[in-house]
Amino acid sequence: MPTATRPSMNRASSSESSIASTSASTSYLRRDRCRPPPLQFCAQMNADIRSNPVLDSPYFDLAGHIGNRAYCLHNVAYADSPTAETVTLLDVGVKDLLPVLMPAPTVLSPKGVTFAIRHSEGRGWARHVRSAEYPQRPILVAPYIIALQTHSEADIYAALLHRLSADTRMRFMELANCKPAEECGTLEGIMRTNAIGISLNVPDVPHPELATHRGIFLNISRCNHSCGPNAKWQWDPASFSLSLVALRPIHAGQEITVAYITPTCSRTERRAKLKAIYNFSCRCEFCARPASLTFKSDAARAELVSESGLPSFENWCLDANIPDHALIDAHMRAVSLIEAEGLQTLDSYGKHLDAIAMGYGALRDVEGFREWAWRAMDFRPMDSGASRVLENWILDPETFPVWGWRTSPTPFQRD
Ligand SMILES: C[S@@+](CC[C@H](N)C(=O)[O-])C[C@H]1O[C@@H](n2cnc3c(N)ncnc32)[C@H](O)[C@@H]1O
Repeated sequence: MPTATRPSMNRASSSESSIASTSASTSYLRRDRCRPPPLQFCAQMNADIRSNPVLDSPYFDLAGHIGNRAYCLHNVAYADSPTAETVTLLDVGVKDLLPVLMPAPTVLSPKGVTFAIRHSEGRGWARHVRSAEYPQRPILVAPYIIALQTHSEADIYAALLHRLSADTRMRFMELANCKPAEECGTLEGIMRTNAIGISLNVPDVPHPELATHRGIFLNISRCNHSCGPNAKWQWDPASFSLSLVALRPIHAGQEITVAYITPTCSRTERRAKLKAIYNFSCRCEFCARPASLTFKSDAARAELVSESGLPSFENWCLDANIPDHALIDAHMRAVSLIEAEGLQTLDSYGKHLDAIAMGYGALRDVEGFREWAWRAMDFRPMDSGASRVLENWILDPETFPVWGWRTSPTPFQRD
């Protein structure tokens, strides 16, 4: 499942008619006026979509896509929360694959943690840790690619908002809008500023881009960006809910931040991207570091992307010319760079923790193995089966599958 991301690609289609909304749970949009958009628009859109790794659609063809699609306005219903409001614009085929009643989320946020929205110096409103909040449902969901030529995006958002209660609509209108009026209307501006990328649970749809959507979450959309975020979004498509997962300890009163872009590039590149997409000059603590530290930080981030100097576990086990400490030292260096840069959001963080635990295991170092296996387990949520297996290895390290491989003369011949 792609991680929830903040989508950056938006395009308005031409406006021709308004959408008649109904109070029924689903209403279907007219298809009779669908026609292919201008060739140049198609070419640009095809290039954007084919090169976007989130969409994973290297052969996307907009004209063909439009010819085949029909959309509906649909209200999602929840088994656990009859009053929760989610209005959606959905491809009809996608809607038909979703459950009629969304089930309750199975993973809850850690108990005892609640959040407050407070003002954050120079960065507008933001979410701060207060003292239990459960995963949130979106109020509004629309496809990442709206291939409708009969309605403008503004018409579509207006029709969706019309289906929400007055209070929720007002809260939507209070969200930040980073887009100038010359670029787009208010509703599109609010969508582009606050929407979080989500993937719907529709494995049977033939085109991956059909699963990719954008959602507005009244509270979670308030999180500001940081180039070293202390939290990340975690979307659960099965229950249609989004959680914030802490990447390191967050104190009471501290601001919760997420990364709007992949933060591994240089400070200059990050700031240029954020300015281009979200129209702000980043004021996070990592950008605010003195210039003398920026060079070091840029180099650390580049090293983390290149993963240079990391021996493979198999080679290290087999090659006596590689020193015993080489594997653990290399991964520990990566862990300390990640921690110094606040980049626990990188997938590689968990892999480095695993590799260090495996290294200690291969060296039969009980203490080192236990410490790092706990850290690896602590960092990522596991299902109860996986954590029971890991706990058993921690209790009885000799049962760990690669135990002693570095010290064994023929490590890979073991069972
Ligand atoms: C999704 S909203 C976040 C919540 C917003 N602060 C609010 O008042 O509702 C995104 C907007 O918040 C502001 N923002 C977010 N992160 C920021 C940062 N690191 N530095 C400066 N402004 C930031 C920018 O104006 C950005 O367009």
